[in-house]
Amino acid sequence: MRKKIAVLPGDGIGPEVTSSALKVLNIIGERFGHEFTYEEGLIGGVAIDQTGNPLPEETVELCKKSDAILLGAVGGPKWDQLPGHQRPEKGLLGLRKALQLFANLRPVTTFSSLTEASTLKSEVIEGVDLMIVRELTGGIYFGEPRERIEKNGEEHAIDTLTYSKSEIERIVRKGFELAQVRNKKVTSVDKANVLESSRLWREVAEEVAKDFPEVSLEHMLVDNCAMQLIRAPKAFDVIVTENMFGDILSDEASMLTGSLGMLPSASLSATCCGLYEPIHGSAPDIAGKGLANPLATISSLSMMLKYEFGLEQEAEVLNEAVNQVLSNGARTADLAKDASHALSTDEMTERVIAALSVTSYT
Ligand SMILES: NC(=O)C1=CN([C@@H]2O[C@H](COP(=O)(O)OP(=O)(O)OC[C@H]3O[C@@H](n4cnc5c(N)ncnc54)[C@H](O)[C@@H]3O)[C@@H](O)[C@H]2O)C=CC1
Ligand SMILES: CC(C)CC(=O)C(=O)O
Ligand SMILES: [Mg+2]
Repeated sequence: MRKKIAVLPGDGIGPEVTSSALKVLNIIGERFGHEFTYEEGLIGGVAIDQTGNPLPEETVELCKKSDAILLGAVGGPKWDQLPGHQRPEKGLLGLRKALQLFANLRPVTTFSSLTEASTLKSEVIEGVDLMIVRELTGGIYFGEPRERIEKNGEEHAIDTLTYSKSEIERIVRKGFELAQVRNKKVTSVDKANVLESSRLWREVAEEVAKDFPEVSLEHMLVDNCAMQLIRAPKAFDVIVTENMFGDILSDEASMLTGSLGMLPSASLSATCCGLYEPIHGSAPDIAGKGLANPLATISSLSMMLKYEFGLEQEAEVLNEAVNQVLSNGARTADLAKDASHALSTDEMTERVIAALSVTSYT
């Protein structure tokens, strides 16, 4: 198979973790006889520095003519003083919108060898396997108006949370389709006791559920969900929710695995190739120090192999390689009990590459 991948390293640890992931993908290509080619594009702060624009048109064009997109992360203190519409994060939001990447899949699976890396009890986190399906191109991150106004002699800031029925329908349907081939349970998360958009969300979820009689639907308020994720995460199969709730709940859920540096994601569109990225940000506090955990980005590649290219066996082999290195005790600083024994980004990457050469498949 020949595939062209647009690589958008971005800022902070973005270039470190994407470079690790590509080394791993090259090994997968060699081992299974696939040719992966890469073309880099600018996004985020680095794009502002070089072009004045967080999302240059060439980057959007590059993504449109590629078979998949790998992204690191955007943002950092260097650009924090810029107005909202000029910030690096606007580049990522703009790309998601331009490519209509409305379905963000964030799987949360715990590794038994990592239970000691979590502060939660092992009986709570052992065997967690849930999928957060986050709406990615609507809601409060995109709503208009978004402005500062003067009212009653005081400055006010306005953000707008709006969802259309069709936006809700397509993401909830995606959640049900995934639950159908998983454990047949959807938890639709909202704030319907307060928000009108959540009440519409509930109505639409009930409608969509009629098309999936084998899948059960429960509704849960987001504050309760935040608590249940820590109390009893194994009770969840698929969580489907709006943009901001999904953003926050997935960072929280990452701690079930031991670190934010563990969670991958796939952002899927009906019309364009998918974008694969770790759920974490640019981590300016550790950028350039070789401390970043590359596993979230490496596991995002596994999602690319499966969801974009249909290469299920290759994806499995990569997951198994990650599992093996963790079982053998490899830990970056975010996962290590004893930081003096922690591996660097490159060392962890080399461990995965070494495991790939011995991982068998049938
Ligand atoms: N998808 C994206 O590009 C995202 C970008 N951001 C941006 O990133 C910048 C930093 O945001 P923060 O709130 O600090 O969130 P962050 O996710 O960058 O970092 C939060 C904490 O987790 C740690 N961390 C994150 N990824 C890690 C990894 N792979 N290995 C080890 N430790 C890791 C960081 O060191 C930090 O202590 C901001 O400019 C923010 O807007 C934030 C989230 C997502
Ligand atoms: C620009 C932000 C919305 C990025 C983020 O936090 C995320 O997608 O998880
Ligand atoms: Mg986030």
